Amino acid sequence: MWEDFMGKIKLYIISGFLGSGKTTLLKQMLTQWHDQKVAILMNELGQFNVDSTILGDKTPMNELLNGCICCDLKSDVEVQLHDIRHRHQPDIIIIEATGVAHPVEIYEACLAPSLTSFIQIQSILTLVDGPRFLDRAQYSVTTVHLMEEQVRYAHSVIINKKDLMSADDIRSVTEQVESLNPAGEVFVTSYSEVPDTVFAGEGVRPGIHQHHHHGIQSMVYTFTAPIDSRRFVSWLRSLPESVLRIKGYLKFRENPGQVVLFQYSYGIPQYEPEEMNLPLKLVVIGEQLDKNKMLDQLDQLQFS
Ligand SMILES: Nc1nc2c(ncn2[C@@H]2O[C@H](COP(=O)(O)OP(=O)(O)OP(=O)(O)O)[C@@H](O)[C@H]2O)c(=O)[nH]1
Repeated sequence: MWEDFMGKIKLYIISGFLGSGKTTLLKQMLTQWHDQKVAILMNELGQFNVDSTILGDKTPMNELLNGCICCDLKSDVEVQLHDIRHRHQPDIIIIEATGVAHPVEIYEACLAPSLTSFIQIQSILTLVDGPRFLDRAQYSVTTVHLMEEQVRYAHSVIINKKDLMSADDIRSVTEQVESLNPAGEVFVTSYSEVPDTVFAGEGVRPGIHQHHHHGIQSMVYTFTAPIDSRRFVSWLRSLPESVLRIKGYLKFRENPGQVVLFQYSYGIPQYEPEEMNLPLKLVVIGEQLDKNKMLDQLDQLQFS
């Protein structure tokens, strides 16, 4: 069964290195969407969220403090998103990740099987601090890698702090960003001032609505019955490297009463028995996913 994405809460993820202009962008988004119900999930590494005081108290805000969304707080994201939905019923949720969060991990955290029925990830927006990005060779290999991954996996990249760059710098950083993420949309801004069109219409400009064609994508498949474990394993072996993560709940024919939590990351599968009788949904996350092919393969697993 193919999940429909209509009528869900739209989720935007703001990623980007420390101090790149994420909160500045968030403020703009709130202004642009003043006529829609927006809630924020703010993630800070420390115990105190400075940005909540900057943003004021008009917009509902949940916080994930003292850790990074993409590592130790992954399961908390699921809890917080349920809580936001329950308490505020927003049209839009914006997540501001910490500067050190990896976008694929955040994306994955927001695709817990229990969330997919009401959350639709619209876009990952990555802020790039232009001057700092050009100067990134001064940082450790890990930091440089993270900064580049944040660019690589974004649907839109906002190269910020234009006012601090020469025309040559702007050209150079734009070329570097485009070569890391040729399919992404690139904006060059001061104080994260993206064009209004980014937020037009239903909150998504037509270009962004097409984001399923590039960057990270996901699909959700619901099994209605237990499947054959050997076929499942051969399907896993056949997957291309562009499949980044899979997770969800399954039942196998050998033990049809047992729900199994399944996770797949970097080609390594993990199976754990699950106590609760949860819906048998599988979330697949990848780059350039061939969804029709995937759907056919999952149908074959289900019906053969
Ligand atoms: N000169 C200049 N400063 C900017 C620009 N955009 C943001 N800033 C400043 O940069 C600082 C960091 O901006 P924030 O929006 O808080 O950045 P952030 O990514 O949310 O920062 P963290 O939450 O600490 O990771 C603030 O002092 C902003 O006023 C810009 O385009 N040019």
